[in-house]
Amino acid sequence: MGNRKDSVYANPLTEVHQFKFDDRVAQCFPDMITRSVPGYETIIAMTGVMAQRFAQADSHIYDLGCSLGASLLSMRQHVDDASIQIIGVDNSAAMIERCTHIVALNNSPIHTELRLEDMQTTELCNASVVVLNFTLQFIPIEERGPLIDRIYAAMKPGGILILSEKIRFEDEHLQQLNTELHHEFKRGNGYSDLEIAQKRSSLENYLRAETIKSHESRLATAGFSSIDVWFQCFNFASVVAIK
Ligand SMILES: Nc1ncnc2c1ncn2[C@@H]1O[C@H](C[S@+](CC[C@H]([NH3+])C(=O)[O-])CC(=O)[O-])[C@@H](O)[C@H]1O
Ligand SMILES: O=C(O)C(=O)Cc1ccccc1
Repeated sequence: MGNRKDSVYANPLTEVHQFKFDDRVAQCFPDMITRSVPGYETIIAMTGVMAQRFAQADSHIYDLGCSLGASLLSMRQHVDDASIQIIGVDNSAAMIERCTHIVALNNSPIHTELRLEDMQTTELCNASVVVLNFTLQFIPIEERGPLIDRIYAAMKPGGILILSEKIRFEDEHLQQLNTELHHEFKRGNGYSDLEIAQKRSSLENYLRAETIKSHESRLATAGFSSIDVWFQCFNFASVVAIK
């Protein structure tokens, strides 16, 4: 149920297809993401800590692009008011199927709903916490503004948006340095040069990273009043935005 070692790009491929959140990826997803994203465990754990502080009675908590539910489970551990509902959304059937089993094994008084839906069209309302952990990066850039605007409109005053992303740097030296440091991190976690290169080419034109400045300016345009980068490690960062 999502506990295999990631070997998706371990063997040479004659053609590297665009990355897909299919069954093969879902099976090894926790291993893949922890070995690929520096700071992932910290971001997941602190998502729970922040949700505890910002979750309001009788409101909704959304985990958009929930994959196997790491963020929503972290929030479920920290929130204890049964009037709060958690909603996880993902458009990968393989992810939602596995996530459903994982959530069922995790006892909690907090009502949790999982939706196999696109986060761009799923119904959003009455939200005190919205989490976009490494998901906005897969949405076409021109569609990101309208989605953030829709999230803002669905949020209660005092609510928080947690946005974690792979980022890029305007300065080409920093872009090169952080890309190399990220690859060193992956190598240190047991990925071969072949795995790193094939995964990189599968993500090209799919995972479109933006600068922290672009993210901040989109959040400000949507209307968020307080915006802060609370975590960064190399080319991965997490931002909070409060309505
Ligand atoms: N339009 C979309 N609508 C809904 N889901 C989508 C869409 N596009 C992509 N996804 C989903 O977003 C998830 C991104 S992974 C999130 C990790 C998780 N947040 C975690 O913290 O463990 C991050 C990564 O793999 O880098 C996948 O499950 C996709 O199916
Ligand atoms: O693996 C990478 O290089 C990444 O940028 C992060 C990632 C992690 C899991 C799925 C897709 C991208």
